[in-house]
Amino acid sequence: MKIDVRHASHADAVRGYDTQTLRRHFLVETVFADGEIRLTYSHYDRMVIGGAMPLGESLTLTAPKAVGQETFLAERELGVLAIGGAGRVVVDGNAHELRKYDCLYVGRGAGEVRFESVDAAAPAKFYLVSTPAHANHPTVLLTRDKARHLAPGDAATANRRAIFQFIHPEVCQSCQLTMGLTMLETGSVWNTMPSHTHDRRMEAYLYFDLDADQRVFHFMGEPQETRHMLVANEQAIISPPWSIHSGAGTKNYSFIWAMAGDNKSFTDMDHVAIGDLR
Ligand SMILES: O=C[C@H](O)[C@@H](O)CC(=O)C(=O)O
Ligand SMILES: [Zn+2]
Repeated sequence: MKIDVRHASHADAVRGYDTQTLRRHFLVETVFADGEIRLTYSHYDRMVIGGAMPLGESLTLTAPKAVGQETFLAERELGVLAIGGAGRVVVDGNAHELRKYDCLYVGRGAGEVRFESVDAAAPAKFYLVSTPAHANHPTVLLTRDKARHLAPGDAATANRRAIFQFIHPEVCQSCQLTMGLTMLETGSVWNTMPSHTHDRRMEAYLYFDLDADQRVFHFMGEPQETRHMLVANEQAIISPPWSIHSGAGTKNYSFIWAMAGDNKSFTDMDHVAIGDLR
């Protein structure tokens, strides 16, 4: 298991970042690697994001030095969202079967967590998001029909999309983690435009279901100092609390968003009018 630690950047410093430096701090180029668990530890709200891609053998989530505990979930909670083939997540001996677009919330205090593919030829890819937690909530499997479904956007602004809120106060309990899935309709490419910030919460995105030769222009930065990064399929971005987060694809795509911070209120956003962006 590999973990890459990313320290937080001040907005003032980011104004001077060139493309490579932006990517080094805010883009995770390899989330899924064959037969591995790869993690990235962000110092924004200490969110850990990563991928588990088991092949023939199961993969166990161990506790790297960065989390400072005997077990990974001793003082953390975990959201798992499946984006590949069928697989299972075994939590303290209890197997949860996940198909593509199913989500598992794993509460603080869980001991052994293992990831397995049903068929190594069509491997499972489990996207992982973990945040510090100070209460134990039940581990629960959330299929897509259990998620809260929203359908925002308009074809005229190329942003018709479906939002599925999985780890959300109306769906399941968590300490600070919220997590869900947004799927752009064919011909729609914009997510989160008009954009917003929420300095109370940081956010991370995993872009996926994007053709290999297509890209998403991900926009970040202070509203009057925007920057962009070109993101390929199955790459993730870390969004600082002070940053807008929005994207336009060269084709439609899906992404998983996750947030952590002072509240779990999805609608608590500071909207930025398109005309005010620079
Ligand atoms: O604070 C919320 C997040 O930025 C995302 O949920 C937005 C999103 O999925 C979308 O607009 O498509
Ligand atoms: Zn947001």
